[in-house]
Amino acid sequence: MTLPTSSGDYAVETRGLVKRFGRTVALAGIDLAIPTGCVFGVIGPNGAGKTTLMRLLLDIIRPTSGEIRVLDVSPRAGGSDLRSRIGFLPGELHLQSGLTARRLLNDFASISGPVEPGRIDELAATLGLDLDERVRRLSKGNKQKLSLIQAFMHRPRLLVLDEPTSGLDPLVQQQFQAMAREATANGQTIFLSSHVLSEVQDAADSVAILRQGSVVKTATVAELRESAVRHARIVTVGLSETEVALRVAGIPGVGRLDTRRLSPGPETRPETRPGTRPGTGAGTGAETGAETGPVIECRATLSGAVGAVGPFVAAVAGLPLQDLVIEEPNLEEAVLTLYAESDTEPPTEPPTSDRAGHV
Ligand SMILES: Nc1ncnc2c1ncn2[C@@H]1O[C@H](COP(=O)(O)OP(=O)(O)OP(=O)(O)O)[C@@H](O)[C@H]1O
Repeated sequence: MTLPTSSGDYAVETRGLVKRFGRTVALAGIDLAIPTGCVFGVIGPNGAGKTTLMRLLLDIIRPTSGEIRVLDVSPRAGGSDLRSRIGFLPGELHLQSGLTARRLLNDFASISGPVEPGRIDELAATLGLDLDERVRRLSKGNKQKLSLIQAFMHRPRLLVLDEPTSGLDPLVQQQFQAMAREATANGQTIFLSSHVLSEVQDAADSVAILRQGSVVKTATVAELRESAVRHARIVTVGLSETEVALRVAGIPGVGRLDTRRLSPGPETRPETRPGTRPGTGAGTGAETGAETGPVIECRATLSGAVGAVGPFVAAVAGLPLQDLVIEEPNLEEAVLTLYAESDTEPPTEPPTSDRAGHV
């Protein structure tokens, strides 16, 4: 099947995209449609195929099979005109030039296409880069800033950014988010990759989770949040472990459940326990637990769905509570679960005499 003629609604489209390096299947048939003007993140562990996908979009390597359309043309046919409409941040930086950052960026500008006067200084000020420093003397993070500037400076229609926030401190990461928002407000599209969701969740509208060359899931960050679990912790006084477990297990939305006794309860007073002194308990009321009954900690997973918290809080409010903590949904955990669900042997093909790497 071939891709239909695009209307410009999508900055990137792939269908059945396969890339093999010898016996290694780096991409096992990728279908993507990335709408124009959005930030689309692809995340996946080492070797998932993120860089391979980006290199295919840029025609640095060619697909084994399948189709690609970038800004409405095939990367192979697009040539230098297409390349000037794309800003690329490669994952591996080999910047050892003796030139100053300013001079190197001006050289890049002569290749990438026109850059507005003052634009390089503006981006350098946003990211905090000294343009008069020699490139080889820049730290890793400052080299990353320089690379980001070269990708953004000519306001390309599509930005392909491999691990854009790698090596950047949290403040500069925020500046990057602002640059990304400005770009999409301007109708530009950003396609970025990362190992971890936390680096892309603030910038990306949608995320594709890649695992061993296949897209495991494509979702908006909000949808991932819905599918993620929250962790809740309550501490009760006066109920037995069994009572707490039964009461909490019956609450809608509760998944895994663990209880443990923090204080021994009335039958064993803390001051009589070997190796303890009164007032040195678990810090959760263990000292007073002897008077009021056992102190039980219960940790539960709770569906990340927005509606799950209310019923949980209402139900535990009826228990003799000493403490209640509900954490934000853990998106990283949701993604790791998806990785694990798709965990199989890396795809390889049996060797044949004519199978060579197609690059
Ligand atoms: N030029 C190449 N020759 C042979 N195998 C390659 C080549 N490039 C990539 N691969 C293989 O393709 C698979 C995908 O690699 P790729 O670099 O795309 O993953 P990645 O998701 O970018 O990983 P990382 O997060 O570690 O950068 C890996 O198994 C890798 O070893």
